[in-house]
Amino acid sequence: MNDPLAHVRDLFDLDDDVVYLDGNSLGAPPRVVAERVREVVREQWGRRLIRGWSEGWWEAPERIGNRIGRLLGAAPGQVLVADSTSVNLFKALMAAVRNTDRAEIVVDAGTFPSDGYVARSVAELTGLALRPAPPEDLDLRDTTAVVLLNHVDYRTGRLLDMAELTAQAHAVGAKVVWDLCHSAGVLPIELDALGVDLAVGCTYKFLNGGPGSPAFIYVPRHGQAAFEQPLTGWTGHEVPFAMDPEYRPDPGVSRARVGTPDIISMLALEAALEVWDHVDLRDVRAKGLALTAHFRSLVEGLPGIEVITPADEWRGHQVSLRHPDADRLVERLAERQVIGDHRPPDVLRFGFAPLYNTFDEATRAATTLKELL
Ligand SMILES: Cc1ncc(COP(=O)(O)O)c(C=O)c1O
Ligand SMILES: Nc1c(O)cccc1C(=O)C[C@H](N)C(=O)O
Repeated sequence: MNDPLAHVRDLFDLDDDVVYLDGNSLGAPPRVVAERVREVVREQWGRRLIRGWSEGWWEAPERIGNRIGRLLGAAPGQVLVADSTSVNLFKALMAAVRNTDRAEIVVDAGTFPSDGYVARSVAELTGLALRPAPPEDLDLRDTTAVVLLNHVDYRTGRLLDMAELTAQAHAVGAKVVWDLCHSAGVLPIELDALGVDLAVGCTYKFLNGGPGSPAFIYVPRHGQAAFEQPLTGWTGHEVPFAMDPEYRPDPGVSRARVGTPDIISMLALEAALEVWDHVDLRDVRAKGLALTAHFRSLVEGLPGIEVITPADEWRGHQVSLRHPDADRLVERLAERQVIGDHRPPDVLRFGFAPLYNTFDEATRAATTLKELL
């Protein structure tokens, strides 16, 4: 099959014996990362010591945020790399409901658990109600303060219509927060053009930042003055080194900062993002759709298997299958060097990372599954 991204796989450190289809949980390492981390530890930390902070470390969250912003349709100065997705979600939701006279927070019913837990906590802290609702019938009202949506459903792989649902929220005067964990780096996103209020996402999946690499938060320029987040740490201060006893937030996206950034992880992520210099997101999307369609065509109709990922283009780059023995099948696939994952109770997930997965790997995975069944 024609693969315009075939050359990109060589940029990754992968074992050809392993069919790795879990890049939607933890992306594979670009080769450049190991050398960069070594350089950061030996040269930057080792030789420059504290001077590193004024030689590129302090601004890393904004600099790397701008780089991620290019993949999200966000102009510079609006994306910050910091903390985990869960923590950024807490900042975003608390800021979205501060000073509201509205009564409820809406969350998509199939949300990733952490998002649901954080939304529950924000509701309890602020006295708002939390209402889970299916994305096809959010039933937004003039009492809805904010709606939290997962762009791609982590379990089924369903992709939501960001334009349509953002417009629905705005039509009733509600804000929308998008969780982009499973869509960042997968498909073209237009946060600025769609007028999205806030967005968060992680960098260790399709952006290949490494285990626990810091997450991102998008705060559009027009919303920055009103973005009053609850974790008022010193690095979000307008003049951190003034050591001012009064908190005065930075006027820009840096007000989303909390404490000292995790520089080694952050610079590993920065190195990993270099692979994006060699690709066009439209090619990534096209290959992701082709890879998942190919795999789907091979597993559909296998005994006991139900494909739960949408067949149309409203899907991300995973194929989720339902089978009563999902757990054991995932284990047995791994024994045969095919790595996917299991989500309870009965879902097998196979993530396809277009930068490094091949059509041949999709075939090998499907053939192995067929043998096991
Ligand atoms: C959709 C979604 N949201 C949030 C998270 C949690 O991210 P973090 O562990 O960075 O807080 C994950 C993955 O763990 C996820 O898939
Ligand atoms: N963040 C993870 C971790 O630290 C360990 C194992 C898995 C993860 C994940 O990212 C899970 C993932 N968000 C999911 O979609 O299920």
